[in-house]
Amino acid sequence: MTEAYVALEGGHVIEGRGRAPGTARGELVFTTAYSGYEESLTDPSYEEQILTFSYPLIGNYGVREERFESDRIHPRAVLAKELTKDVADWLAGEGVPAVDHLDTREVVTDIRDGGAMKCGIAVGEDVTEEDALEQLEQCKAMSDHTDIGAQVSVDEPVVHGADNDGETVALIDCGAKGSIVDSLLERDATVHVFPYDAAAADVEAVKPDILFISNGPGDPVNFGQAITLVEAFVEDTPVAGICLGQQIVAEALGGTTEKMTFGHRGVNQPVLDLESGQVVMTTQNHGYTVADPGDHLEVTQINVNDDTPEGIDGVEYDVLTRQYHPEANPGPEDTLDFFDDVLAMASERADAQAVPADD
Ligand SMILES: NC(=O)CC[C@H](N)C(=O)O
Repeated sequence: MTEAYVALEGGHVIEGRGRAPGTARGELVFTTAYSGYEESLTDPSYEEQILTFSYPLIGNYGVREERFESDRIHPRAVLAKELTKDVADWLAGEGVPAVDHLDTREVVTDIRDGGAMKCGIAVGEDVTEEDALEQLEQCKAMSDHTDIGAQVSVDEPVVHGADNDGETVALIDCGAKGSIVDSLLERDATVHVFPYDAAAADVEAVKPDILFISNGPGDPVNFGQAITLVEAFVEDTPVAGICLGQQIVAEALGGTTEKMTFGHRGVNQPVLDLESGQVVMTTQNHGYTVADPGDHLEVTQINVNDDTPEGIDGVEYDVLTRQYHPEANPGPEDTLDFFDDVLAMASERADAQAVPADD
């Protein structure tokens, strides 16, 4: 059997069965999602993390590319109670180490008690516990990945749906899931995808009806240019954001963000809308949260489990953001209407600003 060692912050080493060889290090997190492993593994927000699935069997319906959220696997390594051959082969093919036959309840309990933590992994014929500990030693804190956007963003602007008749969206790609682009295209928008560090003049040149900040990995304060773009555009252009996007908008408009103990990752996170009193089930994947929205933003939705902000509106600006993933993939589609609301906000503003024709 292939050796497999998982070294947790503090030096505790867990042994498992090696399913895909290699060494890796990253921030150890868990998701409680019971399906959607292809979408989760290709979600760029998992960059620099090691993903533990708490659901015991991962891979039981195969691996299909049409369910991918990006063109590669983003977690640095994967832990599960049992991985099917399909998933293990996929991980091995992309060079992502994988370990199963370990007690994932123990791993999840450790993360719940100690918080998301540094982790080192070694899998292979001849690896030792020391190899995993050496990886752990070299592991950086998530907030020290100061240019993580460069690892997940497009290098050059890309346009989707150029012939569509709807709103023009400038999507700042901080590690965007493909489903966010698809959700906008399905609603007839033209989507200009910009690099995470795009210059304001380049974004301005496409005359966007809305500035949309995507999801993405790591600490929102490390996305300085996206924060600057929100500051530059918010007076004249509606702004939307998903997950990291909500955090970036808060940082830009006088709010603050903070790291959570172990975050929210799963597909059944309950969210309460404070105005309607309705609770919806949502897909989530985040380790940071808005701590204080500041004076320009108002919290409109909260997490039922811990009261953290899930939805935010602008007080005097046209701003609409969500901490969860309205695009689902994986998970419930209860919140897809976010995209309708965002595009309606953009079109109402565009109508209001249109110069009346002379009669
Ligand atoms: N899915 C996301 O956009 C994650 C946002 C951010 N990286 C966090 O962990 O909170």
